[in-house]
Amino acid sequence: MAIARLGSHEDARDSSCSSSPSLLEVDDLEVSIGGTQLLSEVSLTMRAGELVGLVGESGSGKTLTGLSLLGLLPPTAAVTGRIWFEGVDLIAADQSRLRDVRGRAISMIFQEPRASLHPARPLGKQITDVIHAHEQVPAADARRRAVDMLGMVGLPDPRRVMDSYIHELSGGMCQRAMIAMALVCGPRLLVADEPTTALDVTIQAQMIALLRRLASELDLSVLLITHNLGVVVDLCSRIVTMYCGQVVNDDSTSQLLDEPQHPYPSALLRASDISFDSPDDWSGISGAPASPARPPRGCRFHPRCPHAQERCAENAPPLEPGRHGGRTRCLRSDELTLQGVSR
Ligand SMILES: Nc1ncnc2c1ncn2[C@@H]1O[C@H](COP(=O)(O)OP(=O)(O)OP(=O)(O)O)[C@@H](O)[C@H]1O
Repeated sequence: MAIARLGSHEDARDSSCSSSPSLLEVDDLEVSIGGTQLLSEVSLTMRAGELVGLVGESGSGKTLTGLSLLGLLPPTAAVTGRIWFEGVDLIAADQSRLRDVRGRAISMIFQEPRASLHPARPLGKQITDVIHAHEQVPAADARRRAVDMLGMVGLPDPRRVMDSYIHELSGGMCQRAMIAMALVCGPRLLVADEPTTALDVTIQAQMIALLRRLASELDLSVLLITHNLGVVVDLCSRIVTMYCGQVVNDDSTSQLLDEPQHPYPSALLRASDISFDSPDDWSGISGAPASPARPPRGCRFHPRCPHAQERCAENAPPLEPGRHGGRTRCLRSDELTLQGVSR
């Protein structure tokens, strides 16, 4: 399947607010769990209102990066580096500060909404619980805001949905309810982890249209974590690629499609031309992904890289400004001209 263009990433690029100040700056984030280093030198910046995709094969560290932003890593995780969000370092913040940030300033939604929603509590109560956790407002006001939010995410008859339980709703409706719950306190950043993977293609397209509309109407930044490059290309103005626990490339969507600056996203794009519908189809790239627990020496991608030279096996490349903007982690980035998919 060629990359599906459900809408136009040009639209997304136009709304990327290039002059906006940084909302989020992740700098040199390192995460170890149980003594095993799983994220290394992760850095990432997002501006207010920006839609950024975070892609990479399974196990590359996308979810751990997302969880780090909300302080939701397991208690055994050791975290270093900086995560600046609206002037606060979230790594240095205490639990009470993090609880306040979570849901109010940064929210996260997951692939399986039914796992995130309580089966035996009416949806409306679950949404007003979030409001009451962050704000002291009268119950009637909280209920009105919850109804408004359910309407905003496109659920018909929001008053009825307030009194519904998740088993009474379809998968797509549950996903919308979860988005309503995530956005009801007006966060500035939504981390969406595979929000469309469990949905069929038609509902997937509706969900992408919904995220695009909400981002624009609410001035919301979205970090979209996914395997589905078609979805990212459609929604996001910039695409950050992770491999083996590191960010290896950070490019505008148009640059990535025209001429990727790193062999890994280039290979992903070519694999996506075969099929990008399911994680299993990533076998379009030769070799198995390296584990961040046992990273190869030198460039972590070199054992699978068709452009690797001897020095790539010896020297670990830093993440540096790319020849065409963005940032890339490749010793040969100055000399390689890689093929995109849009010509
Ligand atoms: N709680 C944990 N304890 C130990 N290792 C973990 C834990 N969570 C994740 N890992 C490991 O960290 C690495 C990165 O995992 P992560 O879930 O962030 O990858 P991902 O890119 O989101 O993959 P997927 O697309 O499959 O969700 C993997 O090797 C994974 O096995």
